[in-house]
Amino acid sequence: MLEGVKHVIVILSGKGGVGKSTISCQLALCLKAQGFKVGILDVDLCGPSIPYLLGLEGQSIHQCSQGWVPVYPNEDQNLAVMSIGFLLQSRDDPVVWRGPKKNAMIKQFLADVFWGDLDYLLIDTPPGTSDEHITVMENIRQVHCDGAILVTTPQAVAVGDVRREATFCKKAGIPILGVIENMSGFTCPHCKECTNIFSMDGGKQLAKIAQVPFLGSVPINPEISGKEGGSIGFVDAFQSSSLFPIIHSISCKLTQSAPSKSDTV
Ligand SMILES: Nc1ncnc2c1ncn2[C@@H]1O[C@H](COP(=O)(O)OP(=O)(O)OP(=O)(O)O)[C@@H](O)[C@H]1O
Ligand code: SF4
Repeated sequence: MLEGVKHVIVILSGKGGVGKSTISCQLALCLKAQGFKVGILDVDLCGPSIPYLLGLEGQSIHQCSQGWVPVYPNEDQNLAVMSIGFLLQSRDDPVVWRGPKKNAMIKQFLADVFWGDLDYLLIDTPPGTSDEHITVMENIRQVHCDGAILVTTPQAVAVGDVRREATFCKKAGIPILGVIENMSGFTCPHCKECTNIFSMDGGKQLAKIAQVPFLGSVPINPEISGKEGGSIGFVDAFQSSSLFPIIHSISCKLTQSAPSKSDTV
């Protein structure tokens, strides 16, 4: 099913709530703006937030003869989304599964979704290095994976967690495409002054230690926070915010550095 997918990128973070799902959606929107066909696969089985962020809650997935058909927001064929959230009755329904059942579901997600032709598939994972990660890494490695993006915040604890994630990638044989530091300072909407609420440059330090590229710093922007599923909507709020050019420059770095499938075979 991943035959028609040119590039697969896994988004990881060692710690929860650092903005991994937000960054995954924003990167997907910027890659789409660059003219690519993009898919997002949300394998955060216990906290699937992609449908919520993209205002797709309540959408259901159906099967065709080739497999599960992803959801295409506003019937835009350039963005395909698959999440366990589409299988849950309500956002409040917990997924209380043990490891083997989770692994089976992830394998099914990787094997049975009919993505068609995609330029980029972004896989949003849960925080940490759990069973889900091992299953994704094992299965992805057999197909083709460009590598992983590590998302962190500037604080020392988050950076320490991502350092473990970097070690995990090395052990799993997945290259690290780079580090994104999210919530990197707060830009005041009134005077545009940037205040570093947390300590500075943790992501840069991590990238230096892990000897991987630093992809960029993304400040906290109140214009996008809390817009998930709201009346303005996360997508519109992001596209008109100051974060769009920042993430766009990161997606341009990725498209310049990503090897093509034929290069790596
Ligand atoms: N740069 C930012 N500016 C403002 N708000 C942000 C930013 N990044 C993330 N957020 C907000 O932080 C919250 C957590 O983000 P998100 O759900 O993407 O984190 P996560 O790392 O995917 O979490 P989880 O551990 O549950 O998977 C969301 O409400 C999101 O809107
Ligand atoms: S950064 Fe400046 S404008 Fe913004 S809240 Fe502080 S003092 Fe006011």
